[in-house]
Amino acid sequence: MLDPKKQIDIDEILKDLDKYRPKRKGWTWRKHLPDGSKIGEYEYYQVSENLKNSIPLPAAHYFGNIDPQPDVIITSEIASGRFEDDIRRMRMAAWHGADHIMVIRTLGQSHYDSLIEGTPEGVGGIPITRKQLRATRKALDLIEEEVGRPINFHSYVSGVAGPEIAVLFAEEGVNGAHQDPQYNVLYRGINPIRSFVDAAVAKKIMASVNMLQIDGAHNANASAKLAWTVMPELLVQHGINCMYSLKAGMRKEYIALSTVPPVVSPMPEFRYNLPYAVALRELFDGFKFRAQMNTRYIESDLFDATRIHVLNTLISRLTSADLQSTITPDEGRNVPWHVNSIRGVETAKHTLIALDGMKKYVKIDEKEIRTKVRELKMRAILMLEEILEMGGYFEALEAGMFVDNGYYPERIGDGIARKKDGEIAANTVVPRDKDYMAPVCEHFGYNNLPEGVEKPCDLIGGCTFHNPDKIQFIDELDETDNVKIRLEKIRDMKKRNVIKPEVEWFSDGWIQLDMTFALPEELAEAAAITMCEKLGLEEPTIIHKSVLHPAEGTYIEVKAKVPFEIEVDKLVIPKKPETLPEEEIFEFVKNNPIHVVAGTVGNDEHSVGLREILDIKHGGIEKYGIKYTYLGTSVPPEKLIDAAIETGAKAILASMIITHNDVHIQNMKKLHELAVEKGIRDKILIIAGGTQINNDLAVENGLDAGFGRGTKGIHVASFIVKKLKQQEK
Ligand SMILES: Cc1ncc(COP(=O)(O)O)c(/C=N\CC[C@H](N)C(=O)O)c1O
Repeated sequence: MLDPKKQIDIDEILKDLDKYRPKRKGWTWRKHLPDGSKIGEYEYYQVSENLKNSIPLPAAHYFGNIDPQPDVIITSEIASGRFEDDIRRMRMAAWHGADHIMVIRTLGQSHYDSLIEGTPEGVGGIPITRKQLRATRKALDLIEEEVGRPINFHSYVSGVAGPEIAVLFAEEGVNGAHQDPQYNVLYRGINPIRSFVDAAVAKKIMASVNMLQIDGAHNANASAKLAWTVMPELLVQHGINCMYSLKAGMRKEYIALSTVPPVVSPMPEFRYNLPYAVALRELFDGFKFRAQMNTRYIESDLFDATRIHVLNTLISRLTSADLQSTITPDEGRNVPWHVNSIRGVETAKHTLIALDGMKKYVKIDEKEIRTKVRELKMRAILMLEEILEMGGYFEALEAGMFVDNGYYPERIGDGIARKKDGEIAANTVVPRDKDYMAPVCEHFGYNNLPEGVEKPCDLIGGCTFHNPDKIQFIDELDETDNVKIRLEKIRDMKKRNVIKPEVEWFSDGWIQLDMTFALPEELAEAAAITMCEKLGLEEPTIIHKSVLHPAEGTYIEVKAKVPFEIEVDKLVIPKKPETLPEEEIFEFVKNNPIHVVAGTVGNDEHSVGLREILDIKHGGIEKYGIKYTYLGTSVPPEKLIDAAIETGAKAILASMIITHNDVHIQNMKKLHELAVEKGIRDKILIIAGGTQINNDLAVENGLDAGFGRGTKGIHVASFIVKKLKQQEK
């Protein structure tokens, strides 16, 4: 059982992995709540069960801290290259509402014609190995218990070792996987016949454990120049993989079409994306829809990426989605960082919940959209017909029919052509002999089994699907590149109790700085690098720039490494001002009316801060029923005291922003002395506030309290009520 106050112990996870067995196999959907279910004070129509432990949206604290979970599965895609850090991020993502964790594979794993073993560090993704899968699934078992909801673990069945990976995933309880032979062919240049034969073998194995399959159509989106032109082809690609999957033994409920809204602003995106989304769902009724956020047009601007992702999720709510996959907003700049994986999940959760039940009010105008929907379907059907006329899929492939940037039937002729008998692993498919017999279960195709066997593997006392003890577990193959070596460095830092900031790996040292210079962009970039060097930071790298105006200013984001460690034991935690529960303040003020006088004292015209403390709009003391007389700015101390006497005030709130020549200290002393002179000092609280004020400074100059930067009305109200309660005793 995980303790929410403790980090996952990777050593614990790594123990006895050779004995680990997955708790379950196959995909798990969320448990939907009935229409009109109440969560907190509010009714919902498209939600699932709440979590046991979670981190709600930023504004949740205004609404009873509820954290409603959408009906749609939310995916977080992780790709750091170190599974031990991926596990930590999975826990973060699960607390924010992700229940589908996809791990990107290390560069080039599709071209390994075998399995990888042990725990080498990956590049851009993780080497998928049995040990890594077991450690991750074992950690996810604990994380799902901590959040109180099953978590689906997902990776990719592709490449020349596709069937072997499918067996590995079925043995290790992986719950979902991408599987689409067109991906191998178009994007990994693998022989078409090998790819489709392997896909049939893999799909049958995946189907045997109800693994959810995601297809690869989104890749055409991501690879095309103008992604909207491949919309007819996307429908064709979905059709090819769906039919092939059904033929290989998969069920519709486990076949998810991976669909991305093809275009983004400044195109009038909805007039393209929405008809496409409608056409897709009409054509493939009964299948599942894995809505994926757009990656094709993500640049380095996190805010623009987030806006795109919100609009993408709006498409999901306007049509339908069974899974909402998230893309991290930093996908356009680097391998995703922790914080951006979480931001991606929050964008999906926020938007899906915000649009809960929206179809009760907003409907798509069937008349308007019908023409466009029909046109898209017609173009796809025509493309399929032409493929048949060309002699079939492999012939059309050789002719470069796919990912051509022409809006079918227009053709540009820049499609990805692949030779039926060429590419990687050509001529590696051997027809099975008549006496071919494999004593293993879930084996696709011809198998010359003897009469009367109940299960093929009865012939060998069980295959690994039915007798997991037959699985060969290899711990490590490389004594220099494995998780143990990586953990040594971390163990040393933990022993010394030192830490560095991080973005994707434990204490990797990276930070991000944001700044604006009144300079054109080239100079601003140079200034940003120089600034990092002056700060003693290492490897400063510009990761984003926004031209605010060609001459007036440029906004820059830089990443850089800190050269030092932070000693955790020496950290000083600033005392947080204690606040009373709001109800207690309301109750006390209702029974003991409180009046205060307030003003910015001396020759000081600042008023904003004090207004924030006073006004109900900003959660000021007025919110709790405290009445106030506001004397404005540049108020002489005498006037504050006189007003307090006239109004029978219980407190004076004196704002002091200007501090040169210690004028704020003189004003504090003056207020205290005047109150003593007028004989009211023991009957009134005198409170100072301001960006340079702190409690010690105020008290040592005769006041009752001082509040600094970040103070809210509740802090001041709590102090006044606490003090008045003490006086009552
Ligand atoms: C159908 C298919 N098979 C395999 C792979 C992975 O294959 P390598 O291991 O060769 O990279 C992919 C890749 N894209 C998935 C991530 C994307 N960001 C997504 O959300 O879908 C794929 O689409």
